[in-house]
Amino acid sequence: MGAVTADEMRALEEAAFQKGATAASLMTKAGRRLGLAIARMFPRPGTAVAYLGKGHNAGDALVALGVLRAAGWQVVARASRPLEECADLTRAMFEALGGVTVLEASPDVVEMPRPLVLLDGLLGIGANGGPRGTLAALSREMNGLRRTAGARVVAVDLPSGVDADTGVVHPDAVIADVTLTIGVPKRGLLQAAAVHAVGALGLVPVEELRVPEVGDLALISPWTLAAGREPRPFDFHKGRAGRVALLAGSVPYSGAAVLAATGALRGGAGLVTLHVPVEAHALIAAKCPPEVMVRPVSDPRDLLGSRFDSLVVGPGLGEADGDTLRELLEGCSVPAVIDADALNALAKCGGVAGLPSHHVLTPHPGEFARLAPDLTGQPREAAARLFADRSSPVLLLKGARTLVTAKGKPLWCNSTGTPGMATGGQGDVLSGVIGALLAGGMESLDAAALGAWLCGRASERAIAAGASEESLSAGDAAAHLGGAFRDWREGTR
Ligand SMILES: NC(=O)C1=CN([C@@H]2O[C@H](COP(=O)(O)OP(=O)(O)OC[C@H]3O[C@@H](n4cnc5c(N)ncnc54)[C@H](O)[C@@H]3O)[C@@H](O)[C@H]2O)[C@@H](O)CC1
Ligand SMILES: [K+]
Repeated sequence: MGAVTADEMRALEEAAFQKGATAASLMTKAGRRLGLAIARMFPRPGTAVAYLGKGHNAGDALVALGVLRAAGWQVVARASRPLEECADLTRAMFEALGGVTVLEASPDVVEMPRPLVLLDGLLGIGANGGPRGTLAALSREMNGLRRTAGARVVAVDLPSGVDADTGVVHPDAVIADVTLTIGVPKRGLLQAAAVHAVGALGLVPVEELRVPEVGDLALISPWTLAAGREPRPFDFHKGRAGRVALLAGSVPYSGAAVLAATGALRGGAGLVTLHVPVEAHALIAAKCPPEVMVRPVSDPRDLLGSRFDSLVVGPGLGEADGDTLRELLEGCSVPAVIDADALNALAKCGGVAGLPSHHVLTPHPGEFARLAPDLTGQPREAAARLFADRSSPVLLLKGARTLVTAKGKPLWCNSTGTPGMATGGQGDVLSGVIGALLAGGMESLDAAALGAWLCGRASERAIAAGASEESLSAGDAAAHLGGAFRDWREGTR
């Protein structure tokens, strides 16, 4: 399912009305699912404060508030104007809810049960520019509580003040930790300029509001990408799960190899063989989980004689010879994930454009700049598209909103993740996870997209389970990949 503009969203809504839906039925469904999604996000009930504008965006927030209250949350509201002046349906939702206090002043948060969640229902797709008047004051209040009182902000449909079409972030926009967008992602939410205000993205599915085509821009979510949702057949065996071979590690970077191998294990590989330089063998073998087979290798091309279903090359490899790696990758008939030092080595000798199309490149922005120096200065999305147009392999460009694309394919934007992932080793785990998905037979673009989603989700789960953005390590994230797989299958994130 692709992303839409505000006008296209209104047209979808209109089409749903033609088929018999009502504004009330859509709001009830959207608001209920929004409330359930928020309840799932936090390990225990706390306090939810709904910030209400006068349109239907506030109506969604009110329905969600009812769900949270039923789940044991304390709920209150803040309103930009008397409720009698709101849209009829929004006022009706408020009355149906009953018994919700509308605070006259900024909430006194000291005695409120935590977590403290602020629901941004100020403006949705009916916004005309950034918040003005009382809405601007309420937006500043939310941002202040987020900055200084540990409040988490969940934006309903879009953060108020982020342009639904362009992603321009107006002064006084709400800065959200999570945006739960209704029915179909709005194009502006997927723009790099909006990432800091949008935060993690979730899609609230509404069956009546769907677009049939993926289009040129799409969100990676269980509702938009079919791959990986089927359960394994009961008679599955490790041969079908697949063999992952990794070429990784060096004496100074032994941990990267271990994390990549762990990612492959936790990503579902049947067998994981880690090939390491001879001089690093004893060191890495001592650190690896017992399930991983660690083998010394003196020439990367020796791998071409072994049997594997996917290859991961690069994590912690250190200085590598690009020509040798190219021979390995050009001769490799199964898909390979090319990461880190392997990308740097290839960048120095002829680049990666001509490598087979089943391979996946996973650069971070620095590695990407070395692969495509001429695209420096281009907006991220444009650079990713231009690079994919002139290269064969799938591209996964890491960042707060990881992008996945390939020649002639949509630009897929990841919806999961947390600023806690800004720590060494996360990319190593990701390369192993993608390797495992490839070994299980998944298409390369799907494997890259799902891998990014799973690793972001695993980190979110690690934080929900007790880590913080500061304390999260790549190893913590890897330990939560199981829950991430479940969320993908069940569509619960
Ligand atoms: N489109 C759909 O199919 C559905 C939409 N729903 C919700 O409805 C929302 C859209 O509702 P509305 O069209 O009522 O619009 P909004 O809720 O975005 O509110 C628009 C109102 O805010 C005021 N306003 C606009 N810009 C302003 C600004 N910059 N500063 C201060 N006030 C401003 C206007 O007077 C207008 O009445 C969506 O975002 C979504 O949350 C859902 O209920 C489910 C279905
Ligand atoms: K909003």
